[in-house]
Amino acid sequence: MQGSLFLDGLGLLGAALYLGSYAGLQFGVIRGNSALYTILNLAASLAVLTSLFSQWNLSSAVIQTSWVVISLVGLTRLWLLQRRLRFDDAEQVFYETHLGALRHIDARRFMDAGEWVDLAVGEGLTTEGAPVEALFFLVGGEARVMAGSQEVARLGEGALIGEFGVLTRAPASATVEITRPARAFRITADALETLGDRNGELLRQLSFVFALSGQAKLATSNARLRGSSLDAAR
Ligand SMILES: Nc1ncnc2c1ncn2[C@@H]1O[C@@H]2COP(=O)(O)O[C@H]2[C@H]1O
Repeated sequence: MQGSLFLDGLGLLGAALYLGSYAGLQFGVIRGNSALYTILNLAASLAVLTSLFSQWNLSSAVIQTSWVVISLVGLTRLWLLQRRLRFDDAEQVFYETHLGALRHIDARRFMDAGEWVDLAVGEGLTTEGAPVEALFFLVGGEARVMAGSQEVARLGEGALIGEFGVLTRAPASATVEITRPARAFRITADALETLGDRNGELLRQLSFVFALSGQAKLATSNARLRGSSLDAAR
C-alpha cells in the first residue's frame, strides 16, 4: 500500500515535470534545445515509467521508455556539440582578443580552417607589395614591421598580421618578419575564401574584426607620427 502510494506520488511528480517543462517552453522561460529542457523531460519520463509498476499500462510504458531513450540521445548530442565547441588555451586567448563578437560555432569553424604553427626568428609572414597569402595571430614572440628599409612597428602577443590584405588579396602594406620565436594561428587566404563562400555572415564578422585591428594600428601609427613631428617642431 505504502509502495503504491510512493509510486503514485512519483507518477504525479513526473506529470508535474512534464507540464512544468512544457509550460516553461511555451512561456519562453526554457529553450527547447537546452540541456535543462531535455533533463526535465528525462526526469519526467523516468518518474512516470517507474510509477507504472503500481499499475501497468503497456502503451504508457512504450511512450515513457521512448521518451527516456530520445532524451538520452539528445543529451549525448548536446554533450558532443559542447565538446567540439570547446577552445584550448591558445584558442581561448584568440577568441577573447579578437573573435568575441562571433558565434561560438563560427569561431570554431574559423579556427578549424587554420592551423597553429611555430615561427622561428627571421621567418617572413608578409612581403611588402606581394599579395597577402595568409593571416597570422601571434601568441607570444615578436615580429617587426618594415616599410621599405624603415621599421614602423613591433608586434607581439595578440597581434593580427595580414588583416589588411588577406580577404582582398591586396598587396601587403609592409614586410613582417619574426624577431622572437612565436607561436601563431595561421589561416591561408584560400581557406578564408572557402569559408567566406560558405558562410557570408562569418565573412562579414571577420571583415569587421580585421577592420578594428587595422584601425587600432593606424591610430597607434598616427599617434607616433604626431609625437615625432611635435618633437621635431620643438
Ligand atoms: N604601421 C603598422 N603597424 C602595425 N602593423 C602594421 C603596420 N603596417 C602594416 N602592418 C601589418 O603588416 C601587414 C602586412 O600585410 P597587410 O597589409 O595585409 O596587413 C599588415 C598589418 O598586419
